[in-house]
Amino acid sequence: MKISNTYLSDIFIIDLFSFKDNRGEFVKTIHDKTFEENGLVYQFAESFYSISNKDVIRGMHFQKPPYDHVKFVYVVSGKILDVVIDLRMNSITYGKSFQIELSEENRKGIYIGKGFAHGFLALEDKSIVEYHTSISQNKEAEAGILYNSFNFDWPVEFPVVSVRDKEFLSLTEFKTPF
Ligand SMILES: Cc1cn([C@H]2C[C@H](O)[C@@H](COP(=O)(O)OP(=O)(O)O[C@H]3O[C@H](C)C(=O)[C@H](O)[C@H]3O)O2)c(=O)[nH]c1=O
Repeated sequence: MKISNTYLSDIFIIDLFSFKDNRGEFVKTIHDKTFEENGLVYQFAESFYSISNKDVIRGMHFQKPPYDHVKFVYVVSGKILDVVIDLRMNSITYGKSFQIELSEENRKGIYIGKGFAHGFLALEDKSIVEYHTSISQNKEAEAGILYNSFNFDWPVEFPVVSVRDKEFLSLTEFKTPF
């Protein structure tokens, strides 16, 4: 299990441990010492997963303070283009995005610190994305920014997006709480 920095502080890429043999595959996603050595939290409040077909975009989501949380995301099966955007007002990378392909092939995960919005595009049908969050869902604190309102070109012509996700404010209209 290897943890790498990115050009956004508090965004890390984790190469999950994978063991394959004639039975199939074993994947380890969280390891306390490895996370701790890299200053990452490894104890989460809740975990959930979603299943998305190709061309689905979910995002860009976050929870507002004081319920802002760390998110650890990886793909169990399928492939996604995962995207985060820096919403921390004093950050030199405010408004900057970072993207990475997460898949059952590359067994990479993304660790997302507080102050970022998160979303993804499913690149294959039945892509299963698992999340761990450091603070449980708080409906009143749930928020987002419009997925196509910041400097990122989603490689999809006709994305499938929820009504809720289509109604978020654009990045320029949005006043960050971070
Ligand atoms: C997150 C959550 C959702 N729900 C219910 C609310 C809705 O009835 C249903 C689907 O929720 P939503 O449409 O917000 O799910 P996604 O659009 O897949 O959002 C997720 O995907 C994006 C990319 C993220 O980064 C979010 O953390 C994550 O919430 O599950 C709950 O009951 N508890 C929960 O913690």
